[in-house]
Amino acid sequence: MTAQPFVAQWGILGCGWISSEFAKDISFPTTSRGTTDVSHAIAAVGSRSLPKAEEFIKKWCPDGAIAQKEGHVKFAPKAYGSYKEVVDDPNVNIVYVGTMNIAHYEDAKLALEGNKHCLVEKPASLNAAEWNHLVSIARAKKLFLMEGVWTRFNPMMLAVQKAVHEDDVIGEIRCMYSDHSMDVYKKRPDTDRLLSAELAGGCLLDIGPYPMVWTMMILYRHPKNQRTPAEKLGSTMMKYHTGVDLATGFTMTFPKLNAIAYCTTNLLSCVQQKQNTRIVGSKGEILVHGYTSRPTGYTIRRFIDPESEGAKCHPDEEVKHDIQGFGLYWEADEVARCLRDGKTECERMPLEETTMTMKYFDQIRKEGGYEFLPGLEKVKSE
Ligand SMILES: NC(=O)C1=CN([C@@H]2O[C@H](COP(=O)(O)OP(=O)(O)OC[C@H]3O[C@@H](n4cnc5c(N)ncnc54)[C@H](OP(=O)(O)O)[C@@H]3O)[C@@H](O)[C@H]2O)C=CC1
Ligand SMILES: O=C1OC[C@@H](O)[C@H](O)[C@H]1O
Repeated sequence: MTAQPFVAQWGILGCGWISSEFAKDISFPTTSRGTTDVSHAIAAVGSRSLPKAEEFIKKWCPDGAIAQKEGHVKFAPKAYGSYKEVVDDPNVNIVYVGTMNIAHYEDAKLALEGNKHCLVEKPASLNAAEWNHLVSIARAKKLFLMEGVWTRFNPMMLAVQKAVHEDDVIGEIRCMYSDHSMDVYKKRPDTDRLLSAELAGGCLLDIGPYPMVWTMMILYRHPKNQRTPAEKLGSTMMKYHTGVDLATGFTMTFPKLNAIAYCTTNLLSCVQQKQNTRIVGSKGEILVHGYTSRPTGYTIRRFIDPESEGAKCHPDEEVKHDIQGFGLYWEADEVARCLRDGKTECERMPLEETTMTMKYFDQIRKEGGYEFLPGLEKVKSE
């Protein structure tokens, strides 16, 4: 007889786009990605409007997620017209916060104060102080908390990390370039969540987490760096007339590696499908393809004579990986394993790394003169 998987019983807050991707992703058969130990159910879905939550379930998960379809649990998803009712639903043991960036702190706090574990979409909060407060609640209550930087769980990210850290594919790391940009400028209204100051828009907090995650995974987590924070963080920011950042660049240095990361994000240029992240070493380089957030392959380029300047290269080696659906299930599976094992944080996305990156974002905003509108930050950073 096969062992029953552990089932994460999700309560989803917010019925927007990413929540729909999450609901669809956790409805795929787990075995299609080789997962047999954990599974997922949707216990409740909440919106600020009940008809919206009802419509969401009808459209994306009428029979629940995969654990419900496979009969591992018996309850059906319930729709609620408030987030609080989702948190209070006894079938919910983990809350997914899929709401706007400005609402992450309050919605994650609602979940934790209601004694529910919590996965909160990136960016974890508006600033480091809000995040630190969430961490203190989670620690006091011994609840699981994680920022949903899903790229950390993508198999292509893990393959590139292994190639650089363990397999010595490109030799000593020298530098990396990573970009995540979108062509939103003059194509969306100023009220759009990316352009609106009322919604704390801008590229840094919304898509900046992706160049940042590549830097954290490849340089910060490099074994020779010994988890030493970046020595220097430099930045440049260009603002939009609404007050949000339209383009931001930042650099981070890692002296133990003698390596530097050049990160860029803007709302001026379209999503780059090829070579959005380039990692250069002494023996070759790796070019990552697909969205920076959702890598679907990479090219390995090895130098024929690494000792000579402007080295010629062997023919490119390509690695490709088709993704079923959007790909949020790898992160969801890891969260389920943490819950099953009684862990309150995930080693691959620890609370401390979110604290560190939120502090970097605070510093970059300060240097760029981007202040959120009064009242948006519920806890203020020093
Ligand atoms: N991991 C990833 O790849 C991605 C992550 N994201 C993250 O997910 C979050 C949501 O993004 P996305 O789904 O694109 O956004 P949407 O606009 O599609 O949905 C956001 C939802 O937030 C809820 N909400 C809560 N408070 C407010 C408010 N004051 N004003 C408006 N809506 C509010 C609404 O839910 P309701 O009306 O039902 O209450 C709304 O549907 C963001 O934090 C973003 O950073 C986004 C895209 C990709
Ligand atoms: O995380 C994200 O990635 C995809 C973008 O469309 C979105 O704005 C952002 O939040």
